[in-house]
Amino acid sequence: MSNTEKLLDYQDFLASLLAEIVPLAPRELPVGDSLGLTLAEPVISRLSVPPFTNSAMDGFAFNSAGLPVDGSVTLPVAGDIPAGTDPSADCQPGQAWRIMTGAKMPAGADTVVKVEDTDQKPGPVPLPEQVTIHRVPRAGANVRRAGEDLPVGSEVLAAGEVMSPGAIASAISGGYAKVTVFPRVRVGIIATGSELAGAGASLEGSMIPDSNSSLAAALARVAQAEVSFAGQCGDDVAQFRETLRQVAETSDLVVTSGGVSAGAYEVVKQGVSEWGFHFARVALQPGKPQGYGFVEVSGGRRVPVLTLPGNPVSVFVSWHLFVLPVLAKLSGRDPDQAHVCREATVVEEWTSPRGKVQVVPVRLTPGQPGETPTVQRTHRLGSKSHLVASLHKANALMLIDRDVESVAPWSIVKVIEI
Ligand SMILES: Nc1nc2c(c(=O)[nH]1)N[C@H]1C(S)=C(S)[C@@H](COP(=O)(O)OP(=O)(O)OC[C@H]3O[C@@H](n4cnc5c(N)ncnc54)[C@H](O)[C@@H]3O)O[C@H]1N2
Ligand code: MOO
Repeated sequence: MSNTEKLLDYQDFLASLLAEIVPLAPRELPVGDSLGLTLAEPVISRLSVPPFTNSAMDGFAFNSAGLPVDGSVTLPVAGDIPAGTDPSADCQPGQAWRIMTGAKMPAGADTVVKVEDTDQKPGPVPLPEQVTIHRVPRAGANVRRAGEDLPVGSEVLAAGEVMSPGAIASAISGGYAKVTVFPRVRVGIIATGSELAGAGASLEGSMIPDSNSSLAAALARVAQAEVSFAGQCGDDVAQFRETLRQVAETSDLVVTSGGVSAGAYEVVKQGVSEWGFHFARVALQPGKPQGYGFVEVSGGRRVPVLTLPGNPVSVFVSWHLFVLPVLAKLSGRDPDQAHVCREATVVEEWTSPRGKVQVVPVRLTPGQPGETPTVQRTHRLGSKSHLVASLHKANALMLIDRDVESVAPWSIVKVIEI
């Protein structure tokens, strides 16, 4: 870096970018499609959970009044209640009804004994005329009362909650088929560069495999986004503009890689500078050249575009520091919560470029209880931006402050989990 180069704090770059991002309009979606999405409205239970009082065991339902707890008793069996059927009559005192797990309790019965605690065989056997209960359970045993999980009209899920597998089950149990959420962000990814070849394609001349578009697409999916496009575009300005417009039509966010530094053929910079895009040199290593802007598409929609540098580790770092907070804001989540930050102990000595936050892919290893975890760089060359083949070893990014030039072994650093 030249000493005269003026670099922007990455937090300032992020703040100016986020200030222009507007969350997507909430929408009603099928509950089953809502995994990972944020609720825009609370889910208030329309049903009691469970919806009716039912048996927790395959066995016999009876009225416990007057029966000796732990004693033995023989009762006539008045009928059968498989799950999904309504009892045909009330349970009278001194009667038993055979009942299956989840089946509705007959009125008059308050207790269930499981079949193993009777003289009856478990399994598909004919309905007996009577049953001997070896040990009468306490009153109320093996019965799940209507509304004991959640009464009707109570809050199942709060607005702002992220739909997890459990939240999906809870909403459906509360009587919902659809929930109002911030929709899944559709992300279009354009890797630029005339040197790029598709995955596995034979490489002629000085071509290289395009790892960025697939890296970004996978990162988008991990972040619960939908990938609307992921592919390459050569270094032709007109072609890039056309590709960007087309991809933006079907996307809520477009992320490009490459073409933003100081070369003679910077297709992204040349393509969108006159569209009012902001380009900045950010105090990050890797990830210095950054930019963003908006493309207006049909219906007056303004689609944000983030222009990441082309080096693969720069894409990886920029994704975590900038794209994830933008995705969070578009999705109705707090961008400040886009990362899990923690402290860790560096086990080896480390140097860092003066004036830039160095971001190093590292392996974070949990410490003993009460101790901070430790980190080790995933490649001996540390944070160099072309080290794509060792990216998979990283489970965290270590951030070394701008004013730190060397990190002594066993010092404490900030890491973000990835
Ligand atoms: N004179 C200067 N040169 C450079 C500067 C600078 O400040 N002054 N900054 C350097 C930094 S830092 C970075 S980062 C790169 C960013 O360059 P670009 O964003 O323009 O990216 P490209 O030149 O297109 O590519 C950089 C590098 O990454 C490889 N690459 C690109 N796309 C892919 C892809 N889809 N998959 C895999 N690898 C990709 C490409 O072959 C280059 O090696 O600029 C420095 N130069
Ligand atoms: O800043 Mo660049 O992103 O080092 O490779």
